[in-house]
Order: sequence, then C-alpha cells, then structure tokens
Amino acid sequence: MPPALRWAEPPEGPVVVLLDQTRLPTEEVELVCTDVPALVRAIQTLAVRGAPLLGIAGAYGVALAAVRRFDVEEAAAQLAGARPTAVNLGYGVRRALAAHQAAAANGATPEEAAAATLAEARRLHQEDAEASRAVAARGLALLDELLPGGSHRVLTHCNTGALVSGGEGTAFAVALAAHRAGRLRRLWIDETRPLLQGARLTAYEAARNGLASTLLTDNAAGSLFAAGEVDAVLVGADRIAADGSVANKVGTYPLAVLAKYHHVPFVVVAPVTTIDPGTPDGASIEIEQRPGSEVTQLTAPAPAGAAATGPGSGTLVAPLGTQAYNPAFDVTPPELVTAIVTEAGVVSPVTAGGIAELCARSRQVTIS
Ligand SMILES: CSC[C@@H](O)[C@@H](O)C(=O)COP(=O)(O)O
Repeated sequence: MPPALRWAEPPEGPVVVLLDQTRLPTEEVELVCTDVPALVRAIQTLAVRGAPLLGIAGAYGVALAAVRRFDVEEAAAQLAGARPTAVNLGYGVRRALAAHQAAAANGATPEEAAAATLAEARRLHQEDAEASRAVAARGLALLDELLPGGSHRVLTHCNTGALVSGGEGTAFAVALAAHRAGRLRRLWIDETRPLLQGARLTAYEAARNGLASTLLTDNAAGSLFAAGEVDAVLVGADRIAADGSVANKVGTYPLAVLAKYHHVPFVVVAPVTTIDPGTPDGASIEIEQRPGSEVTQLTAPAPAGAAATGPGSGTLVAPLGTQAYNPAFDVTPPELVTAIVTEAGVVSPVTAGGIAELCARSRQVTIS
C-alpha cells in the first residue's frame, strides 16, 4: 500500500501526495496537491482523513505554502478551518506555522524559513509513527491484562490504521499487535455509516495484514454483544476533552453504551496530540455536520479506471428532498470509557488528574 501521505519534489515543484481514500478499496490512486486549496478540498472530501493524519497533512500544507511562497498565515487559517472536530489538524498547522514564524523572527531567508517549516512537518510525521508503535505496545499489554484468556475478539469502529497515521495507526495498531502476537481471535469491523470507513478502509487494512476479521452493519453490534461475541471495543478519537470525554466517529457512543451494559471494556487509543486540554468537556467539542446527501445517497467507491464521484453523489436511497441528520462524530462521556491508551501512558478518564497528568508528561500538547 502506498503511504497515506508523502512529500515529493518532482521537477515541477514540491507537492503533497495523498493516497486518495475515497477510491479505496477499489483502487490505490494517489492525489497530488500542488497548492493549499487542493489539500483543503482533499481534507473536506475525506481523501485524507483520520485525526493523526489530518495533523500531519495540516503541517505539510503549511510547509507547501512556505516552500511555494504562498501566504503562509492565510494557508494556515484555511487548513486549520477545513474540518472542526479533530484537534490534531489545528495542532499540526500551528506547529508548522510556529516553526515558520520562529525562523522568520530569527532573520531566516524565505528559503530557510520554508526549510524549517518542512523539517517541522517531517518531525511531526516521525513523532506520530513513534507514537503509533508505543500505543500498539501499551494497548496490547492492556488487552492482555483486561482479558487474561489470551484470545481476543475485538470490535472496532471507523478506520484507525496506517491510513490515518505516520505509523500503523491507533486502535487498529493494537489489534494488529494482538494479531502478530497470536492473540487476536477476531476483529469485528463496524461498516461505519454513512461513508463506510470500516467497510472500505478497515476491512481493506485487515485483509492486507491477514487479520481474522468480520464486517458487520453498525446496527448489528447490539446482537453481537448480546451473543457474547465481543471481548473488548477498541476505537480511536478525534478530540479528547480535559474531562476525558471522547469525540470519535458517529456511532462510537452507542458502542460505549452497549459495552457498559454488557460489561465489556471500552478502550480509546490515541496519540497525546488528540488530547485537548483547552476543551473542558464533551459539550464544548464542535461536532462537524456533514451534507445530508451522504445519508440519502449511497456512494460506492469508484470502479477501477472510472472518475471518482465523491461522497454524496451516488444512488438515492430516500425520497428526493428528504432531510437527513448527519453529524460526523459523537461524544462518549468519560464514565463509559474504561481506559485511554496513549504513548505517554494509560489512564482511566474518571481518575482525578489522569488526563492532566498525561498532558503534563507530554510536551506535544503544550503548543497554543
Ligand atoms: C486514529 S483515527 C481516530 C479518528 O480520527 C477516527 O476514528 C475517525 O473518527 C475518523 O473520522 P473521519 O471522518 O473519517 O476523518
């Protein structure tokens, strides 16, 4: 699989190259962004997506602006505003922008300031790869502790693998570590309506890595719990508030409620860059509302060779003019979360000071 995102310098000039996730699993097509508006569009159409990768994309976007001599401040504002919920996007943008500003303030030439900005984006990319390795190890240790049987049946939602990360991802990376250790009996994959990140992307990553996996519709999860087939739920996060509330792909909260009812651990796996100490609680998290057409129309990935149509441009499944409610994320309150696994440690969000302590241990969340 090509990397989810890479920086390239062809003769025509530097570009950000994305693996177009709207085309998966049918086709592995790269999308070349030569300017910031193209990258903003790619973020908004979910060609590039998932919290950690959005941070990396934001940082490289600022670097692209610096290297190509676009207005860096304006580019940073456009990129940071492309989607509202994943805190990593603004974080990545701010880190790259801060590097550019610091270089300029120290008398750097535009070339030198651009080089410093690109170096910062590369650093963030690398840090995310390292965080991914660390959360995988910590997450597997936690699973082994919570589930002493050593044969884990894990349910996951949305897509949290290499497609959203500088490394192998977050929740998916834990499942992958369990698989490699011979302790993953099954990965249950929610299809993740309406844009099918589970069916299109997680099932694709699971197949590529040889995991024993089964896809289910989101609304089949209840019967799966009732049948006693789920040992743990592993999900990622787009923003974790200071009180431990977790915003993640819509459909996560119902899984947390089901997990609580069935006494199944509900574990959130995320890099510390996803923790936002500046957001006090779940109610303060801005939830992205997406077009109703994503619900009223079914969009299959484009067949190989055909032009991609993008989300919401498919077959109508509701009467023309039907209103649809389409929040991209929901918020799981801390009392439903068994543990949050980060590279800086594992905490229970209801433990006093747990999140604050993680933030203190990590220099990565201190940028304002
Ligand atoms: C490690 S990725 C965690 C989250 O970003 C992921 O679960 C998710 O909700 C992604 O949403 P998306 O709308 O596809 O960007």
